[in-house]
Amino acid sequence: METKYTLIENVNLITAIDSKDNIYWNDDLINEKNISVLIENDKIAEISSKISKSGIDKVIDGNDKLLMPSLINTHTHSPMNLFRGLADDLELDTWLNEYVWPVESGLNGDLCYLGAQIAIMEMIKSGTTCFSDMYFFMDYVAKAVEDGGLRAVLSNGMIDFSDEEKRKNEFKESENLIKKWNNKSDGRIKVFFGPHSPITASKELLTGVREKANKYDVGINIHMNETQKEIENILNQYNMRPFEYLNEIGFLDGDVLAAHCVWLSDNEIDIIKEKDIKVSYNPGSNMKLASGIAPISDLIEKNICVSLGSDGVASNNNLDLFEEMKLASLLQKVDTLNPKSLTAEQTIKMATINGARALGLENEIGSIEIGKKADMILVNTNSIAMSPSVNSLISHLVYSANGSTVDTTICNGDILMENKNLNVFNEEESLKNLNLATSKLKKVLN
Ligand SMILES: C[C@H]1O[C@@H](n2cnc3c(O)ncnc32)[C@H](O)[C@@H]1O
Ligand SMILES: [Zn+2]
Repeated sequence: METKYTLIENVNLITAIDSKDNIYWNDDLINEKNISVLIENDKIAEISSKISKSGIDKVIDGNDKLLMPSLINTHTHSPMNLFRGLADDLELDTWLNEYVWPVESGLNGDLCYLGAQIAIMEMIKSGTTCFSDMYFFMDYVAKAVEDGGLRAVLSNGMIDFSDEEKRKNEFKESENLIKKWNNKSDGRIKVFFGPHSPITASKELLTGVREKANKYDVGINIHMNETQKEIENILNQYNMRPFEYLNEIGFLDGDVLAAHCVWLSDNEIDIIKEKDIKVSYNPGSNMKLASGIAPISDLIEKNICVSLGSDGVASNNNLDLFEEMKLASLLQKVDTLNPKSLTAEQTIKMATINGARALGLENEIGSIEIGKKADMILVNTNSIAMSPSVNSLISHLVYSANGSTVDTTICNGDILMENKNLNVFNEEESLKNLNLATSKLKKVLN
């Protein structure tokens, strides 16, 4: 294979520098002007104030641009892009039982490909190049990721409601997904197990997942402590809170990515800390479903690895992690009545380097450092949202920008969007298909 060189010149660089000491909030966030970054195939080869242009295949002018690591969404359900605006202003239980699950019963692989395809375009346009996904027909989602050029950690959503036949099927699906897709598509795709939650997955399923996650050396993606109702349910069944129950059955380890973690007791926070559980904070979805506010400031104080997720667009209602960063920070400030809670710097680390750590990808992505994969975005600083640029650009990124401020998106060294033009998929055609698909699927609700 011929070597491909891409050079980004004269750019303002903002990136966390991975401190590699497992002190998750200790990384420096550097901000340097007039930097050039050389990409060799899929990796960052050089970062310097001047790099020669000779032999370069593609030069990107970084003037009026800011270069940063692309964002990492650690919790979503990409095919749910079929369901944006399908059921709003409801709490989780009603939303799932009366709307989402009935509509999901009509899904098939092609529809999940389409939903994931649209999610991928939405993510590329808003500066996200890696996402952790839990859904069904994941073989088709994997194909959409392969075709769309993004990086993803995919998990088959495992639900057995204590039914042995269903449990067997879920393990078959998940193991097939691992065998077919883990570490595939130039290493862009990884697979995790995805037990849906301690309510919908039996003890047998959960212990089986722990055993097989160790066997295959893959992580585990699970919804945890999202609503008070869910906690009451587990307390009634096991006389323990959800993290205490999972600890008791030997499920917890540093490879567990726990989405939501809204309602946590002090003892559960101690368990999360002791087991090095990775948390995905989903402020938009937690607000919209009126689930509550996750105690992120307490988790940060205890040096727990907190990353950022959107959840699916049926509960958010978009995949714009710039918007999510703002919600993440503001919600913590209002919860603690402390304006210093979740600062702009901490929020950027949450959406970049901590996202990488949460997915076990900290040696590959999450920061712009030599040897890491070239996953990065250019943000337009000559824009109203990023002005005045003589003030803090870090502040602008979190409190002012949104996904539309992203100009160029690069994943694994490939330019997936340049000057706002998508280089993958056919947006117009997909949106036409989306309307047809959704109108059929939602008929079940009438
Ligand atoms: C994979 C399944 O998970 C469902 N889902 C989507 N969002 C949430 C959430 O916030 N909590 C619990 N379950 C969720 C999705 O519809 C699939 O059925
Ligand atoms: Zn979810």
